[in-house]
Amino acid sequence: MKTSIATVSISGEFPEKLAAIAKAGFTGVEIFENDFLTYDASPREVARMAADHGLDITLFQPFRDFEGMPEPHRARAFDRAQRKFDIMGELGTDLILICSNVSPISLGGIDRAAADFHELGELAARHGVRVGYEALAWGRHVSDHRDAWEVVRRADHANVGIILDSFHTLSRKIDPNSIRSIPGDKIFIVQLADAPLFDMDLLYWSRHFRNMPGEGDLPVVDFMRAVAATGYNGPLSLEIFNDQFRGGSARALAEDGHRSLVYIMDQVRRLEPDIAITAPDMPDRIHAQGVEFVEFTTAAEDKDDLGALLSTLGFSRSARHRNRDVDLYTQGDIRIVINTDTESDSFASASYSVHGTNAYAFGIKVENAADALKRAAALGAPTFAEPRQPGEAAVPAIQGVGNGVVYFLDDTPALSGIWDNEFVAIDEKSEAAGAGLTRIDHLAQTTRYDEMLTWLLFYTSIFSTRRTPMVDVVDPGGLVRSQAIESVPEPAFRLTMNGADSRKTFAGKFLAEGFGTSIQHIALATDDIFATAKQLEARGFQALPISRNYYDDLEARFGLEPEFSDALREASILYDRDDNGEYFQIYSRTFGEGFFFEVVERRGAYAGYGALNAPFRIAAQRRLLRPDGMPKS
Ligand SMILES: O=C(O)c1ccc(O)c(O)c1
Ligand SMILES: [Mg+2]
Repeated sequence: MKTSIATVSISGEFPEKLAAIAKAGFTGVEIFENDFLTYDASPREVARMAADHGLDITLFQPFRDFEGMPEPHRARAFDRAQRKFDIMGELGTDLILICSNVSPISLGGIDRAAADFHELGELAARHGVRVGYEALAWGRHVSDHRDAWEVVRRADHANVGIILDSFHTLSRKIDPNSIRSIPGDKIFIVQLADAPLFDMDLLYWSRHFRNMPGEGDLPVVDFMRAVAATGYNGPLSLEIFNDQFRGGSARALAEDGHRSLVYIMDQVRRLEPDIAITAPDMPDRIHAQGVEFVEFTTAAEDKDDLGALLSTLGFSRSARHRNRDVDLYTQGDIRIVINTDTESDSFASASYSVHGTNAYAFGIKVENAADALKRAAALGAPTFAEPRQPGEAAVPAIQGVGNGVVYFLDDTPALSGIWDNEFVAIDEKSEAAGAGLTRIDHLAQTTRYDEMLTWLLFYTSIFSTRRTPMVDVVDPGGLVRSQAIESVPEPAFRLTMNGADSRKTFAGKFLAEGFGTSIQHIALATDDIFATAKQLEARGFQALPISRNYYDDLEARFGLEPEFSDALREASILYDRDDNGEYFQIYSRTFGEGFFFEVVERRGAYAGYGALNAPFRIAAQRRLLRPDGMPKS
C-alpha cells in the first residue's frame, strides 16, 4: 500500500510539511505548485529534501486550463506545459495533474480535448513524463470522471491517463461503480478526500471543507472499493483543502491522514475479499461493551473532597490497592478509582502535576483486549505501559485524548481478576447505602474544536461505532460543538466529544485551566431518577440549581402536567423527550477546574444526550462561578 499526501493538506512551511509527512509514515508526497513556488529553493533542492525524508514525489500539480483552448491560447498552453515538464525532470517526478478546464473561453467537445491530450502525450513522452487528467466537479465542459475517462480513452496515448479524486466524483453524487470499467493501468493516481455534507457551491465546498477519509460523510469506502476492483495498485494520495487544517498541527494532520488511509484500506479489504489488497493486517473493528472504570489522579490533600463528592452520590469506598495509594469506589456496576500515587514517577503523578485533579484514564470492556491493542497500534495509536509489581496485571492500553490513558479489559482471568487480585476489600458498607446508580451511561470529553476530527477518527477507526450528527451548543462565551460516538449495534459504550473554540466558554475554561484535560463529565445511569434524587438529597448531594424559567418553558414545550414539571423543578431535574422515549438529567456542582457528574435516566429508547438542555446547564454552572472564573465556595 503506497500512501501519499498533497502538500496543501498540511500546515506549516515546506520543510515542516515534508518532515511531518515522512514521520507519519507516508511513502510519497504530491507537490502542490504553490507550496513549491513560494518556497525559495530550486527544484533539485526540493527533490533532495524529499529524498532525504525517504519520500517519492508522486505528482506535481495542478496544471490548469489546458484542453480545448482556441489559438493563440492553445499554443501558449503547450509552451507552459513544456516548462513544467522541465521542472518535473529536476523534481524527479514523472506525473503531472491536469485539471479540467474552467476557462470561459475554452471550447467543449470530447474529440477536441482528446486531440489536445494526444498531442500533449507526444510532448510528455519526449520528456519522459506522464500526464493525468482530472475532472474538477466544476469544470467548464468536463466535470464528471466518466467524461474525463472518455477523453483519455480517445486520446489513446501511453503517456496520458486519468486521475480520480473521490471528492469530485462523490460531491456530484456520481455512482462510483462507474469506475469499475476503467482499466487500472490507465488510472495514473487516485486522490482521496472526504467532506461533511453541506448544501453549498461545489468549488467552495471543495476548497474549504474537505477532510480526511472517515472524518466526513461521503461514501469514500464505496469509491475505494470500485477503484480496487480495477486492479489499480498505485499510491493513494490525500488531497485535503481545509481552512481549519491550514492552521492546525502539521504532525497531527499527517498522523490523522495516515490513519485514515490505513483505516479505509482495512475496510476495503474486508468488503472485497477477492481483490488482492496490500494493507496492514489487523483485527476487525473492536466492539466496545462499556466503560469498566474511570480513574482519577489527585493529591492526598484533595482526595477527601473527591471522596466526599462520590459519597454524596452514593458510592462506597469498597477496596484499596494492595501495593499502591489507590482507592476503589463502587456503586452498582460502576467503578471509580482514585489514584493518589503522586510521589512516584507514575503517569498518574505526571498527569496530576500537569492538569491537577482529573479523570486521566478509563477502561473499556472488549471481547479481546490483546486484539484491541493490536488494532489500535496498527492504526498508529501510541501504546501505553507502566512498570508492574509482582502480581499486578499488565493491562493493554493506549494514549488518547489529552494524553489520557484508555485501558482494554476483557474476561480473561488476568484482566477480569484485577479487582479481586489487586485490591483488598474495605468494610465501610454502613456509611454507604447507594443512590440507585447502576452503570456509566457516557463519558464526556472536552477538546479544542480543531482537534475534534482527530479524536472522532481515533475512536471510530479503532472501535465499531457510529457518530451522531454534530450539534451546536451555545455558551454565552462562544459556540461548543458536540458529537457522540456510540458502539454499534447497541450503544453499550457512549462517549460525547465537545469541541470548544473559545476559552471564554465553560468547556474552553476547563481546557485552559486544566491544561488540556479531557474528561469533563461522567454521566451515571439510574433506573429511577426521582428515587435517586431523594437519596442524593438525603446524602447531602448538592444538585446544580436550574432556573425557574426553564421549567415554565419545558411545561409549554412538551405540554407537561404542572405536577410533573413541579416534581422536576423541585429536584432540579432537566428533561427531554424524543420519538422513542424520555431523558432525565441531574447535574452536580463543579469540582476542581470544572469537572462535574451527571445522573441520567433513559426511559424507552431515548437516543440523545439532552443537547437542548445544555445551555441551561451551562448558564447554571456560570452563575456559580465568581467573576474571576473560580467556583464560589
Ligand atoms: O480546487 C482546485 O482547483 C483543485 C486543483 C487540483 C485538484 O486536484 C483538485 O482536486 C482541485
Ligand atoms: Mg484533486
